[in-house]
Amino acid sequence: MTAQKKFPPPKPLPSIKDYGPNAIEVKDLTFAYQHTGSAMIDANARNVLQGLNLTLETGSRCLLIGANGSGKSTLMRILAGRHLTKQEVKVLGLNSFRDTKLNFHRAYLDCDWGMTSIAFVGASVPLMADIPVHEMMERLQNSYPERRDELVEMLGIDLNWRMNQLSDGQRRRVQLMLGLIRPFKVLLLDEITTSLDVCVRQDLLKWLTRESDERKATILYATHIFDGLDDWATHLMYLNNEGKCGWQGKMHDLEVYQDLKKNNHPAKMLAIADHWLRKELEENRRLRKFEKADMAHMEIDPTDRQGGFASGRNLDTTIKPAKSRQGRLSDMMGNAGALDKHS
Ligand SMILES: Nc1ncnc2c1ncn2[C@@H]1O[C@H](COP(=O)(O)OP(=O)(O)OP(=O)(O)O)[C@@H](O)[C@H]1O
Repeated sequence: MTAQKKFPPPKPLPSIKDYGPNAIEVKDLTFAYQHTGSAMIDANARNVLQGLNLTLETGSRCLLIGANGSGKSTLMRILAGRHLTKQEVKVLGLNSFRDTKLNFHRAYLDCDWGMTSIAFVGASVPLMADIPVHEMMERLQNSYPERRDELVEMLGIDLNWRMNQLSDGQRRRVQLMLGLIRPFKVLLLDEITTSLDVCVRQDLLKWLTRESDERKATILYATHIFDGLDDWATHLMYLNNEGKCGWQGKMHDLEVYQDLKKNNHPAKMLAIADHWLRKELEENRRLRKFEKADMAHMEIDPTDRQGGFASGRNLDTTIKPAKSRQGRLSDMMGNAGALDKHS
């Protein structure tokens, strides 16, 4: 047994004013990735999200579904305060990008955690530090010992595990434990259950249901895996491949869901998603339209911090700068300007 360090009791979390019935409010949101760092605001940048509205009542559990590239992660990151948007996006009545108070009440978990970007390689590798789980975010763990123990038990974690010796699923369980310790009011889950085994996944879903029923936490969960989700969600949002809302509302009001329920369909959510997404796919095939990755005409841009150093920074090569830009390769290598001396 390791000796527990003594920490002062946690400070109370900053309070949030009454914000009405909705924990999340997105109105007429249009968003395109811009590469402003290199003065390239591109008026023709493709809108990833277009005129999007989303209202989620406090305490709801909403599934976010959509095809690859439809903008689910983008929407999640906006709600998590990672991207500045022209239209105000409200979480708990506060500006999702600007109000730092939200960091104490909003939890955001995605697949990037535990991955670290490697300069020169431009790819992410799992965090391989030789550190035991009980030493990670120690103060937070000790601020909520009961909640930590409950999560440890539910996720089957050994606090003496060392991060450099874990499998993908075990690493994901540690991420969940650390991400869920602080009692959140809003939880944004971006497809993070992929590597969990079936039992842990089911237990996690049950635990999340309790969090929203008992503590009135609001949960938005983007996923492609519908196992065990047939009766989990209270709300559903379908994002179509134009970044627009295809359907949004309470599960009660979704006729096709109610029909499937009446007929005791064994995989209702899968059937609904398949129905919507297949329609899009067939239409795209008919028009020979393929998903376009926005990065197609971009080169690496050292001024774009999205994704960390040397990992996918973009420079629009279709725009000719007035003075030719030098040292691009050296920028990538971390010694800006050195190359032009040799050119
Ligand atoms: N950092 C970025 N810079 C530029 N374009 C991006 C960036 N991240 C995503 N995109 C583009 O935005 C669009 C939506 O991507 P996003 O990751 O939000 O989709 P998604 O619905 O989460 O997809 P998936 O189901 O595959 O995870 C895609 O066309 C993608 O190429």
